[in-house]
Amino acid sequence: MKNMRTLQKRIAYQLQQGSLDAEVTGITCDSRKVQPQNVFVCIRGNRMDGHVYAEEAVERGAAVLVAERELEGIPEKVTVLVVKDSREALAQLSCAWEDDPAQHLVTIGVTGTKGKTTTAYMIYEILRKAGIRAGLIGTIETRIGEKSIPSENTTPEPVVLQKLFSEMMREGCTHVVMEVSSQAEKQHRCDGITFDYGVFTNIGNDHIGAGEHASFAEYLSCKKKLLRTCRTGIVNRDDKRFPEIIRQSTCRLVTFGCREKADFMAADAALDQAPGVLGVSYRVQGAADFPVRVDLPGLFSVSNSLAAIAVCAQMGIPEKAMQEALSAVRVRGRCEAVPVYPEMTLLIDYAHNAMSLESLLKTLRKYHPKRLICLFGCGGNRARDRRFQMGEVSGRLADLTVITSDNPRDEEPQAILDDIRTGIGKTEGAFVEIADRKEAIRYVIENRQPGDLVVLAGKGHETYQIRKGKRYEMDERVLIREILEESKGNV
Ligand SMILES: CC(=O)N[C@H]1[C@@H](OP(=O)(O)OP(=O)(O)OC[C@H]2O[C@@H](n3ccc(=O)[nH]c3=O)[C@H](O)[C@@H]2O)O[C@H](CO)[C@@H](O)[C@@H]1O[C@H](C)C(=O)N[C@@H](C)C(=O)N[C@H](CCC(=O)O)C(=O)O
Ligand SMILES: Nc1ncnc2c1ncn2[C@@H]1O[C@H](COP(=O)(O)OP(=O)(O)OP(=O)(O)O)[C@@H](O)[C@H]1O
Ligand SMILES: N[C@H](CCC[C@H](N)C(=O)O)C(=O)O
Ligand SMILES: [Mg+2]
Repeated sequence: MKNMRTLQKRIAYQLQQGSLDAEVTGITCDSRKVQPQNVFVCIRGNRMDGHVYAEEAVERGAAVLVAERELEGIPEKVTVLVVKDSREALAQLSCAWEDDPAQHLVTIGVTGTKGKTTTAYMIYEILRKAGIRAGLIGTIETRIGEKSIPSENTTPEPVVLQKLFSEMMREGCTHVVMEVSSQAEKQHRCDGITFDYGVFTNIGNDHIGAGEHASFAEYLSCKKKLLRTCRTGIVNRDDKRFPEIIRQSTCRLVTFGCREKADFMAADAALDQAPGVLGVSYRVQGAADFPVRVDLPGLFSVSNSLAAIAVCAQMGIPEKAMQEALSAVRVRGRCEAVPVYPEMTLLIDYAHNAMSLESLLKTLRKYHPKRLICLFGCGGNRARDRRFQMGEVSGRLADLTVITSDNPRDEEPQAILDDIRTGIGKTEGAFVEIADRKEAIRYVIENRQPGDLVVLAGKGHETYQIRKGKRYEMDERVLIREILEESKGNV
């Protein structure tokens, strides 16, 4: 229980009715979750307008309503505060409700178009190796001690986020590493937090349209917010938009890079050469100097691990902890190798936009596979451009593309496949089209040739498929096992 007088200090508002002396029991922006004496914050969402649910919230016992406009017909005993932006208010109230737990943790935010999850895990594993009790929040899961909670959003909404921080503190965590998505910044989910470190991995075209970001300018400006809300920013010097990224930043800047001169530089980057082994090694130079090996493929593993080293070096973590953690780090569904047949390397990966697919295929080609095969689909209800672009990228860079389904969500699966085929059509690339993902995987396994390197792209850690708005269980690891079982003796 808290008094509204304590909470209201954090927000600018006009009191439409009621008293600030209301005793409240919690905060929510979902009328379906309102408990007696809760504060209900009305959010204008992408699909619904939370203001419509104000009365329902009152019926469920809300004591205070926070809205962006005056509300009519609300009983006098209910306090109504009118604010300019209710998402901002929600974040500030959530911080105040939990007494700003993030202030007592060393907070590391990771943003960027690609590499957030991977970099966050790398930092997390280094901290653990150094004996630091850390929490992790991101696309795959939230980790608190030994507990893992699967994620709905990469960056949770503020009420949930602040509660997670509190739980981390109770569990003895001193640090937290979290992904900060651009949608989260747009929706003010992290307002009220000053990050100790803000990592900026890179920026590329993504998340534009389909209700995500209106334009690239808006997308970039959301991502840049982290560099105005952190104390030390760790930025990729190689990104061609580096000058634009750091413009208006207010933090101390530390840079990392493989090509441009940076505070932390990777020299002599080399890809593993043994067949079936896909790692990288290099030497960090500049503000630190030691050799590194990462057991994840590709040049982006150099960039991601260098970012992790740059942050951890700022925190004074010993070299040895960085080296050991990075040589063993594994991230579920990110270039995850699945043993199938010795002559075939199969990777489950999360590349689901053109930027990641292009980096992935280009970097895998450098391991000189006999054939590079790329199986993917595209998410429905998401930026449509991705389909044409990913089709074009795969057609250009893979020896064979298997077009299939990702999460069609509410869209017609075939319509998505058609768009991908249009993209491939711009290239000479060979392709086959098998809408059912399991059948598509069966096709690559049954038609394998020695030396094949196969990427199942797009679903990564996901263990479900959303078709016609319904969620079904689907884990690619299980599909592979079933296919091998079913085809025993035949392949
Ligand atoms: C498109 C989008 O950003 N959606 C997020 C958004 O929901 P929304 O705007 O669609 O909300 P809405 O359904 O229109 O409802 C508006 C308001 O009415 C309320 N409501 C609604 C119905 C009702 O009966 N009563 C009620 O009170 C809702 O609780 C909400 O407060 O606000 C919600 C609460 O903060 C988020 O959980 C939700 O994320 C959904 C699950 C989502 O898919 N988001 C994606 C696009 C996203 O955020 N992705 C990023 C990055 C992913 C990555 O690339 O890593 C992420 O951080 O996850
Ligand atoms: N630094 C990078 N640059 C380009 N591509 C990358 C980079 N790091 C990883 N990738 C590719 O992008 C995919 C997604 O990586 P990761 O999950 O780490 O990024 P993310 O930013 O968290 O993505 P999302 O926003 O989808 O959660 C990987 O599976 C890999 O194919
Ligand atoms: N979390 C992101 C990634 C989805 C990945 C892909 N599997 C898809 O469904 O498009 C999203 O919801 O847009
Ligand atoms: Mg992520």
